[in-house]
Amino acid sequence: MSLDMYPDAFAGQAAFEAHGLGKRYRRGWALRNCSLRLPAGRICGLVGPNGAGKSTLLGILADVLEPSAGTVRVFGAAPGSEEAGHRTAFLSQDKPLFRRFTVAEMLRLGQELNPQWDAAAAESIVRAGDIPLNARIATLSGGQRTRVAFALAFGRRPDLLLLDEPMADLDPLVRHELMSVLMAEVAERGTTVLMSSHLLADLENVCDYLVVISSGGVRLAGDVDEILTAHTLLIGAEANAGARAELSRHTVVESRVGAGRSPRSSVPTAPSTVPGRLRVPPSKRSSSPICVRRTPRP
Ligand SMILES: Nc1ncnc2c1ncn2[C@@H]1O[C@H](COP(=O)(O)OP(=O)(O)OP(=O)(O)O)[C@@H](O)[C@H]1O
Repeated sequence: MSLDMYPDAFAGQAAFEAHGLGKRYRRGWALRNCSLRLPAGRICGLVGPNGAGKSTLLGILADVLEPSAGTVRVFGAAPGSEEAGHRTAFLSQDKPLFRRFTVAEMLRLGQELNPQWDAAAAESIVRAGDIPLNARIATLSGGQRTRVAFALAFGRRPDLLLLDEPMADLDPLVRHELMSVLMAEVAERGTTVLMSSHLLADLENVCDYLVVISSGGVRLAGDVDEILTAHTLLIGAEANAGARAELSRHTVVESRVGAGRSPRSSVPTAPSTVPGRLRVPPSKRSSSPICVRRTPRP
């Protein structure tokens, strides 16, 4: 899905723009000096290892967390403003729902709190999972609760949908179904989606934009096609001098070593976020997966 499909609605617009954004907890910085712009209308995967700062970034955009440094604008407005609040929906990892409410009561609450509520969209997501509307939230399985939380986020008809690990507790069929709902929503309304996930296969199929963060910093951000063209994943045995010399002409984004070996590099981004694989001849193999930014052609 690309911005080209919505030339009039979103041309040139940023869904959000962050400059020098930082969040400091007592133990230290969770997010630091983060500058990032997500064009409107994109489905963006947010990836990185545990503790990288993904939830922190999403929380700041959703106005659940206060940044300690820098600035951020959501569709040009401060995250805490009425304008940004109306246009943003956030599905957090803990999927906060009222346990004593029935599903119908949760949906009614969504309707009362949101002027642009789409009852039909929300109910259809719940019904597709065969969840009785009179069931209490406390009696639902984890996956069923996720579905209800999804319905509440969709029912708001947001322009920016922030999803923190939305698929983690769903079975593959339900993941596929909700991804299809997501894609249909984006196709119909041009909704911008920022979605953190460790399920890279899910992201690979739907995202057209990618942000990789680790240790609180943005390592890589951009159009998936451009990233794939500019990067290669090498996997092989120990590198010899010739291979190392060849690699030195490129920027190594990350390298990892198999069990029992000491790491050659400690930049902890996920290599499979850059899935272009290159087979290297045995003489040039390295001991670790290496993600390489190709040297630009002259
Ligand atoms: N409320 C908090 N108080 C103190 N430290 C926190 C708090 N929330 C997060 N952190 C720390 O901030 C860092 C980033 O956490 P965050 O939850 O943003 O990472 P994440 O990329 O979402 O991780 P995961 O993939 O495990 O969900 C971590 O080191 C975490 O321990």
